[in-house]
Amino acid sequence: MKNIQLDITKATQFLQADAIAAYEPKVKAAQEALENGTCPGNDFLGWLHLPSSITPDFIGELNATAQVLRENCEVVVVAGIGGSYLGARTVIEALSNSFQWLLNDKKNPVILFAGNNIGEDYLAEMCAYLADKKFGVINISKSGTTTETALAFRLLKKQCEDQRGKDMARKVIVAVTDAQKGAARTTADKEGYKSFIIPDNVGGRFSVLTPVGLLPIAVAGFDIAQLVAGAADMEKATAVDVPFMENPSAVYAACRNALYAEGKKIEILVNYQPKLHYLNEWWKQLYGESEGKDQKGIFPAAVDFTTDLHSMGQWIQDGERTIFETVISIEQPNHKVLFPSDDENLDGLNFLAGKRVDEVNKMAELGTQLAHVDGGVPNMRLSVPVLNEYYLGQIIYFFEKACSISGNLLGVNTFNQPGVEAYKKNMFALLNKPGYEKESEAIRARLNK
Ligand SMILES: O=P(O)(O)OC[C@H]1O[C@H](O)[C@H](O)[C@@H](O)[C@@H]1O
Repeated sequence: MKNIQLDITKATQFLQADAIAAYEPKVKAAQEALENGTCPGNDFLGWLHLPSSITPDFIGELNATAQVLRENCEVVVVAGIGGSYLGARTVIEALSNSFQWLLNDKKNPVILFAGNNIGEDYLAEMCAYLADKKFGVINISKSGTTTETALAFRLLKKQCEDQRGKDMARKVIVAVTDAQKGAARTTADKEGYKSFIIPDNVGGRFSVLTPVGLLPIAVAGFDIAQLVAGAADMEKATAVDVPFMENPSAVYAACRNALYAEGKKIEILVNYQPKLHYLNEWWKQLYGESEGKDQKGIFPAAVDFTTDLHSMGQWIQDGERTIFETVISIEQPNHKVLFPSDDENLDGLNFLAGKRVDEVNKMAELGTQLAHVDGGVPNMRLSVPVLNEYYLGQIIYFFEKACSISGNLLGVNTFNQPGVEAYKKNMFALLNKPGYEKESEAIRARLNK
């Protein structure tokens, strides 16, 4: 089977001829540090050989739990934030019908996401929607203590128990969390929920191929064995013994770092399929939290084209030349729509009659790439044969491996995120959380100045 393909030729034209090759020894060292567990953050390398280590029995256990939820729920709410949310949403939205929530075909439960914001209206409206639904909940949190998720789960647990009774609630609430610590674990054990463990050595943003992503994706009706198979094939294609120029993750990591060294401080991930919007969001967390530290790191931005060509296109074509783009291109759509001919041709579009919509999309993509390159924006392109579980697995692992190499090239600890705590500390101080008395006093004094 064909793999996803990375083309960097429209990026390297902005670099010295030997710029990518010069990275080979550094990339090799980065890969060896990962393999040997000698890189910073080496207690978080559980994702590295995860795909090839997932057994059919484990997939079977996940599918069996998914089946219990599918049989007993019209709606399943997936509660989680960051790495405990974005991977599942990426795959589910990429593979679902774009109008899934309107179809009401009862083939699959409606999947809703909660615990990823603190919007009171969001929660109120979701709870109102659930009021007459047979719903279940997957409560996902590695730490088990994340405020956004815990808040939503408290509401959902109560509503589920009130509506469906304690016994049924116990059947349709599943926890994905730490083996021992955290409030989510305590609650799951006390209530007797089915639970899955997030391995200690897999950080949130690298956890989509653990039950964090696999369980919701299976509940939504997708083939998690194929997702894992795609990732496992990419694990092989990016292995330490694959020659540098044949390893897409190595080349991507090298190219983005070479561009960064030339002052290209912002990378824009681009898609031409609205279903890939959440791939943008997942990728932003993966690269943003991994690399944005020690006052360095490429800023990960993202756009959905052609939609955003009509809003951000001007900036990209003509704004400050500090950007480069990485385009995800899906070679074959899953459906076929031909432009109809029209006798009156009032819109002047008869020149497109008989053509597939995707042909127009592809010409938009090519035309945009050429225009942006002409405008001084280096472009990489990741070509994906078709949007399915298998290739999403490849894409996920490709980006994870590249991120770990890239962070190493940048000289940061790819696997921590100390900066995220700053807002939490202030929020808890402002909310008078027990244990934050000193911080509460200090922050109030600062605000009253
Ligand atoms: O899974 P959790 O422990 O609830 O964490 C969810 C997310 O929030 C944290 O604040 C981190 O910044 C993320 O890396 C993490 O994915």
